[in-house]
Amino acid sequence: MADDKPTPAQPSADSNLAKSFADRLTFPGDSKDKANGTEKFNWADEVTTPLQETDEKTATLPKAQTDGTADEKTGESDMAQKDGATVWMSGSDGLDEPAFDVNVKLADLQDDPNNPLYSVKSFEELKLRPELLQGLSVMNFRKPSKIQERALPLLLINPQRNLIGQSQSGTGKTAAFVLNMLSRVDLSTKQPQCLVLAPTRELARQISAVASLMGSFLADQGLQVTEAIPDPAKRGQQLEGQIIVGTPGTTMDMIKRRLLDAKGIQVLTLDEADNMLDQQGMGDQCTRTKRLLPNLKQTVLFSATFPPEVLNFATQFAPNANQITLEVEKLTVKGIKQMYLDCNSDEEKYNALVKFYGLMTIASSIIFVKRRDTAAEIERRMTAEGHRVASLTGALEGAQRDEVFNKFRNGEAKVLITTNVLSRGIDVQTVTMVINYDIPELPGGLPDFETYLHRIGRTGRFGRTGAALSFVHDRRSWENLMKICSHFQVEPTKLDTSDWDHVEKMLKTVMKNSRNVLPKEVSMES
Ligand SMILES: Nc1ncnc2c1ncn2[C@@H]1O[C@H](COP(=O)(O)OP(=O)(O)OP(=O)(O)O)[C@@H](O)[C@H]1O
Repeated sequence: MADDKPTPAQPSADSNLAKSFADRLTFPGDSKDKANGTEKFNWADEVTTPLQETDEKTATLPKAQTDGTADEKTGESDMAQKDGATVWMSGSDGLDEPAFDVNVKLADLQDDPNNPLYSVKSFEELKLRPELLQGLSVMNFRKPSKIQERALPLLLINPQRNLIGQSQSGTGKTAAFVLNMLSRVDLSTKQPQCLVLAPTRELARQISAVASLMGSFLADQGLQVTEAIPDPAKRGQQLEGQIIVGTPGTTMDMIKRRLLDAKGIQVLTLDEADNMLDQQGMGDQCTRTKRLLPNLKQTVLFSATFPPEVLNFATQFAPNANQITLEVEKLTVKGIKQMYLDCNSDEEKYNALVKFYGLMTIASSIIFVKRRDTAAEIERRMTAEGHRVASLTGALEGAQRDEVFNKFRNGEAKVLITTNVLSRGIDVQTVTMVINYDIPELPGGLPDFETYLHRIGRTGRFGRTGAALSFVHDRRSWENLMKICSHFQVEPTKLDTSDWDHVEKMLKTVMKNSRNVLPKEVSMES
């Protein structure tokens, strides 16, 4: 932890906040993709369209400016995303009519009581402060999702109550806990008041960026969001800011070294809480950090998964909590098509991967592998094949990780090869395909249900469609995948490497109503 440093919050003026956010999370569908001209049909643009509503509000969103400033009067920003996600869209590009028929609109999904995005209330009815409504408007959040609608009233109760909240991946849990914090902060002081712990620096940075953006209309009043993640350049600096977002080891270390004043912290939130409380992993650090918060009033735990044994511990960590939980069969996101590719051997997997990428045009995709050396090898070989890939594993230093991840976020790299380090929480809208090159396993070789669900949840965010392709190559990998699928009660579609024409045909069928990926010749015709 010697190198652990704080990253101070982004600027205090809203324009700067918005700009800094954009700097960190530049847009995926920017001109680089188009200029390069390698892909006739740009899925990075396309991916935004299923969610675009064709109502007048959308149509009148301002055209992009170049300086990234938010318009205080209207609450709209030139950089406003078109569908409320955490990645800026490229101005009016996002308003283009899609090249295909729109199958699913966000508005339709939000009107369907069986959909996790369904809600009956508006953000206004949730009694949020006006500056937050402006922030939500800038982000183009029009209606709360089910978890937001249900969790927010429970979170905002006074006196504060603990909450354990579960909802499917990509359904907006971040906004729920961020709005709680932003509603509670006392802006007359910069003393830390709310702490969020997340398992990785990438997720901590993402949450911090969401909080900065959602709270950008409070920046004038002094809102500061600060990251507590390792940063050698900021070594020894005192952390300031009402909201601190960090990784558990670094945060605990900074509190102990008195670089983070924990006296004023009243709200503790654990994102990916089941992972954070896992006794084998960060559970101990989280418990110890919590003990360092003498004036804690509210503990909030969020995740898409709470396996029974962790839920048990979670109820001790957040005593007397209100609970919003889900049945296991409701956990999978319907918009994610699940398939598997039957390979003959481990060695054949790589050839199948290359063949697959030759066949498909995909906006952005993530390939999950078990080992760092596999990630490095795939990166080397795919780069040699001319693919724009990046690899992010725990082997990299913090600054390198940021660089690689930014490259993926802004679309410079189209394929991200990674280990489980990025399996949770990461929100990149352009990801339309997740590949489980290795089926996720627990130590000892048993199937890792939760990791599978989180991995495939990197696509299909907030009503988008996406696809997950898992590679199996021997009895164990096949059995583990089957166990995972039966656990979540899904039936994956089988693709067989002995017949690529069949693979292509099957993909066409599976993806028929999905606008995220198409066999190459089809996309070229479009
Ligand atoms: N009410 C809303 N309207 C429109 N978009 C929203 C809304 N709430 C959240 N989003 C967008 O949905 C996407 C997913 O949200 P978020 O990352 O919070 O999901 P999550 O539930 O935390 O997922 P995970 O379980 O994978 O961590 C983000 O791009 C976010 O900006």
